[in-house]
Amino acid sequence: MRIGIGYDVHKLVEGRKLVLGGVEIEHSKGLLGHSDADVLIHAIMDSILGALGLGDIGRHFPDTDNKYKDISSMKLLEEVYEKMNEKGYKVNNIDAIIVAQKPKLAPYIEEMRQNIAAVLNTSKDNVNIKATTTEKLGFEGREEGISAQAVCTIDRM
Ligand SMILES: Nc1ccn([C@@H]2O[C@H](COP(=O)(O)O)[C@@H](O)[C@H]2O)c(=O)n1
Ligand SMILES: C[C@@]1(CO)OP(=O)(O)OP(=O)(O)OC[C@H]1O
Repeated sequence: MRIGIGYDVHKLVEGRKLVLGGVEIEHSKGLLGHSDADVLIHAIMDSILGALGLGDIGRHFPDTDNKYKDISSMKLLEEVYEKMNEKGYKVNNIDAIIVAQKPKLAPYIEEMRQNIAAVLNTSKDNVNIKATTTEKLGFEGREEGISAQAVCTIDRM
């Protein structure tokens, strides 16, 4: 078994869609990025790449490359899945947390788990996603941004 960790932060701005775990979420602001800025998927991709010993998303999908402009991070997750497949590994389990003061994410969590499990060809039971506020402390608490952290374990197929 191998283990990996991922962490990412994106800024909240007006005029952008808020996409988390491949789910478009109703909110007054969205996350800024070169891609769709799906901070949860970015943390999960980094955890898988870390477990594989393959660096990070910036190395594989540089934000200087126009082909990634506004791309759905779910497409990038598909590419990470292919890399894992090629190396002969499968996801054992993922645990992730989204740190956001607003909006309330609980109603969207099951759809996020479903989306991620489908791309990684695993059971939804292997993908746990949590959300927390910071009780209005820090950049997440001031609603300046959203962060996400993920840990995954992978096993040989
Ligand atoms: N953006 C969020 C943040 C939290 N939740 C849910 O609320 C619970 C309590 O959060 P605290 O930060 O007050 O501990 C948390 O366990 C989540 O279930 C949420 O849905 N969306
Ligand atoms: C996802 C990528 C794709 O170009 O762009 P961003 O959406 O800016 O996200 P970031 O977390 O800064 O990671 C870098 C890139 O891999």
